Amino acid sequence: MEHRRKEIVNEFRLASESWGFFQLLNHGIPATVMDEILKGVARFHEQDTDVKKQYYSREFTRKVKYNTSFDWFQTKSAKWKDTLSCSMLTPDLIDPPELPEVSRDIILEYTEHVRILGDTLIELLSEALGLGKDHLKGMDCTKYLSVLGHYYPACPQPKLTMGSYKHTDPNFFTLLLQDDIGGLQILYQNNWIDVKPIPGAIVVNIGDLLQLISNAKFKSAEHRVLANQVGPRLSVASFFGTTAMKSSKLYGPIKELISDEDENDLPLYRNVTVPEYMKHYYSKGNDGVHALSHYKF
Ligand SMILES: O=C(O)CCC(=O)C(=O)O
Ligand SMILES: [Fe+2]
Repeated sequence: MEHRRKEIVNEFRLASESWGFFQLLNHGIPATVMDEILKGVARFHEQDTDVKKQYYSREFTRKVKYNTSFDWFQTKSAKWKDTLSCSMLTPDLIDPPELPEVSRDIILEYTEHVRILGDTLIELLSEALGLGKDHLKGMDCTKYLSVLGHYYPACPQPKLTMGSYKHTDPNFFTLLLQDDIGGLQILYQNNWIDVKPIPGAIVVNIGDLLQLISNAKFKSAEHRVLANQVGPRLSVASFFGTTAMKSSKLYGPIKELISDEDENDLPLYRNVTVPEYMKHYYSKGNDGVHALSHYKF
């Protein structure tokens, strides 16, 4: 068992250092729950506009909101996607009646599984950085969680738009469940590579804050989603570390991972609070520039 753990930690280390993306098959979330949450997302989005509009908001801190293109006022082109965003842990569990009734129970059930998986994963990622297993959890990397239900409608002219433009995720890490349609791609050595849907898999996606605190040992991969003539495409992105994080704590490269003497380990980033980073990320919008570069020395 101990030997297997070392193997897993090593696999996660390699993937997080090179790709910033990897797929998990043995993650403990039951297939039925994954199936039901995708259906729950579709149920919400396929309601009448009149019902959905009570959730419409662009307010940064609103716990439950429904919109398209968070960067609507900064971007030149909207995304071919609608999103229901739910801040589930802030760090207290959301008050269930705040969630839309058509998918309330399954959002709560899925969140519970994702929370457990995130807590296990962060220990392994902590070890993958050569730190004690509780180090990253101790930095509140899994204390805040937002669950986003994305709905990408079928697109008659997919070459003219995008489901999601090139971006990195601003948080510590994201656990992504996608349906079988495909379209997610990551940028690897300047090539767009398909993240092919694997039935039952959860995609782990390292975010900017983990790149920052790991002093770029882990990569926050740039990714995008193509629009598709087939649809709707459904996905659920669970963001650990969110806009709801109110912490005034400063985050910067972890001191065990830097050195003022070794040229290869000099600190790469300035310290920043999570709310300040989120504000920078969201006011910039997905303009194609890596949001972390703003905090580079
Ligand atoms: O829908 C997907 O596969 C990706 C979603 C995504 O990149 C995000 O929510 O940040
Ligand atoms: Fe993303």
